[in-house]
Order: sequence, then C-alpha cells, then structure tokens
Amino acid sequence: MSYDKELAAAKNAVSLAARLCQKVQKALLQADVQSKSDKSPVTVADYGSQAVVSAVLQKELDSASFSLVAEEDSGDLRKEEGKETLQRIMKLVNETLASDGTYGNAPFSEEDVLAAIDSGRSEGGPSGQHWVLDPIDGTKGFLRGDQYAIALGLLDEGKVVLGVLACPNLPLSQEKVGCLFYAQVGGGTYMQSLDSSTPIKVHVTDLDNPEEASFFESFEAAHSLHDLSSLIAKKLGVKAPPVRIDSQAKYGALSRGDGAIYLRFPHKGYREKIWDHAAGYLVVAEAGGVVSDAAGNPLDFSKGRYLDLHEGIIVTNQKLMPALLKAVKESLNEKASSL
Ligand SMILES: Nc1ncnc2c1ncn2[C@@H]1O[C@H](COP(=O)(O)OS(=O)(=O)O)[C@@H](OP(=O)(O)O)[C@H]1O
Ligand SMILES: [Mg+2]
Ligand SMILES: [Mg+2]
Ligand SMILES: [Mg+2]
Repeated sequence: MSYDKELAAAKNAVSLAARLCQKVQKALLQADVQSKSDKSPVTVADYGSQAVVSAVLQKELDSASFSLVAEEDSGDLRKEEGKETLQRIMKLVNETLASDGTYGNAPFSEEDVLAAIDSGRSEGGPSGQHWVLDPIDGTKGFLRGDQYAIALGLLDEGKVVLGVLACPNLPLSQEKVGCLFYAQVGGGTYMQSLDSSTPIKVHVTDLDNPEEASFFESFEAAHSLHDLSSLIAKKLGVKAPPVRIDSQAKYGALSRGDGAIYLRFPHKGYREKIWDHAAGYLVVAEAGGVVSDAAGNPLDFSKGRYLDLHEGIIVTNQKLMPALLKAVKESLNEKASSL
C-alpha cells in the first residue's frame, strides 16, 4: 500500500508548523531576560504547531475518518487565564496558514483553533489509521535556543507507516541549517531542507567497531540515566564522550550516520509516550537502523498513547546491535545488584 498522499500532506503540515515554531523561537531569543523566564511563548508554539498540523492534515485528507493522537489539549486555553494566550495562538496560526498561500482564505476563529488542537485527543490503538504528533519535541531545548523537532507519524493497524521529522536547528550542510527527514514504510529515509530542496536518501552508519562509535543521549539528565549510558558505553569500548542533544533530532542525526548509537533510560516509573518516538523510529528503521527496548523487543505502537517497554530504548545499526544488547544486559544486571 502506498501512503504518498498522506506523506505529501504530512510534509506540508510539518514544514508549516516548523515555520511557526521558528518565528516564536526567534522572538523568544530576542526577548529580554524577564520574558525569557516566562514560559508562555513555548506554550504558544506548542499549541500553535499542533493546530497547524491538525488543520493542514484535515484540509488535505478525508477529515471524516481523521484521528490524531497528540501531546497537547486545549484545557488550559479554555480557562479565563488562557484567553490572551489563545488570541496570540490564533494570530500565529492564521499568519502561518496565510504564508503558504493555499490555506489562508478563511481565517481560523478562536473556536476553530481550540477544535483543531482537540482533534488530537484520539487514543490510537491497534486498528485503523491514527496520526501521532509531538508539536514540539524537546520543549526545553526550544526554550534554550537549542535542538527541537516537530514529529509526525502515521499508524496503520498498529504499525508506523510514515514518519516525518522537522529539525529546524539541525545543520543540513555546512551552509544551511534546518532538516526535514521523512520515511514511508518500505521506501527508505530521505532528508531535505525545510524549504524543500531536492531530497537525498540517508543511511545509518555501517560501522562495526564499537570503539569508533559515538552515542547520543538526552540533553536533560532528568530524562535519561546518564550514568547508566556511560557504563554501557564503557563496556562496549566506546571512546568518544556522549553527544547530548534534545528531542527526536537524535533519531534524525542517527539516520544519516552522524552517530552510531542512541541510549535512552528514563528514571523508574516514567512511561514513554508514542509521540516521542513514532516518527523518529521509522526514520531510523527505514535508514537501516534497529530500534528496540533494552531487552531487544521491538517497540509496539499499538497499545494506545503509551509504549510498554522493558527499561529503556536503544538504537543502533544491525552490526552493532548484538554487542550493544549484551553491554546493556550486563550493565542493567550490575546496576540491579548494586542496589
Ligand atoms: N522524566 C522523563 N523521563 C524521560 N522522558 C521524559 C521525562 N519527562 C519528559 N520526558 C519526555 O522527553 C521528551 C524530550 O526528549 P529528550 O529527552 O530526547 O530531549 S531533552 O534532552 O529532554 O531535551 C519530552 O518531550 P516534550 O515534552 O515534547 O519536550 C518528554 O515527553
Ligand atoms: Mg516530546
Ligand atoms: Mg512536545
Ligand atoms: Mg511536553
């Protein structure tokens, strides 16, 4: 089955949302210290991005069967305190849609914006098609002026069949910043600029010597156990220090061979959400990589809004995976026996 039409709509939606986010990040970084510590611009971009993606997908595709599993909902915006924020979001959404030329004819009202955001309340699951969206992944990176991503996937009968990842701050080449990664199941992974340069096919590294490998992990120590990653890396013989970047930009970078390994071990009790991994997973898998939980099981996106995982998520190429799994197992055993 081909998902060409859905892919074209998804690329359009994510590129426009990236435009909105770039505008907000620019204003945020130019703002004075006081409004930098004010988190509201981030909220505005998260909601705005979700509204834009939802609006574009529904305009381009059959909106009667539309189902979206997304991170944000409009609860706070419907409160009295949210009124001003909602106005700013509406303005941003309308400016962004108008900037494309094809969507700007009928401006969105506040109610339209709220409805677009709330179309993301689907529970997903094993049957039918569901879009999966993280309107800004790496909100903390976004706030710092670092890496973030707009991540959109499509599930069909519980499997990820499309993945589109915009990484506005990831270098594309020596001269250009901003990458759009996309993958369709069975079709490989491609990368282009956010303003639609000719796509190039990308592939994970073919490295087989862990000593030459480098690894990615979360920027935020609260999101992944950095000590455990360094123990695993040491066991593998990895020499390079960890590369810490925010968001699913890690999956994008890995898919083009920037690094060889991604290690993610959340603190106990944390449940991973599908929108934090769906798009990135397919981008890496179609580029020849392997994504699994710490026990080597494939990720299961059919269980609703959460992933059920054993311990964490590990990503690498096929050659390095056996050694990585062994190092992960030994490290987890050591950690358990030291407690
Ligand atoms: N405690 C904890 N443990 C693990 N993961 C968590 C945790 N808290 C949040 N999150 C999710 O992490 C998403 C950000 O991804 P990263 O960890 O890759 O980037 S970062 O280093 O935090 O910037 C982030 O996505 P966004 O909320 O979209 O930014 C969260 O969904
Ligand atoms: Mg996220
Ligand atoms: Mg997010
Ligand atoms: Mg969040």
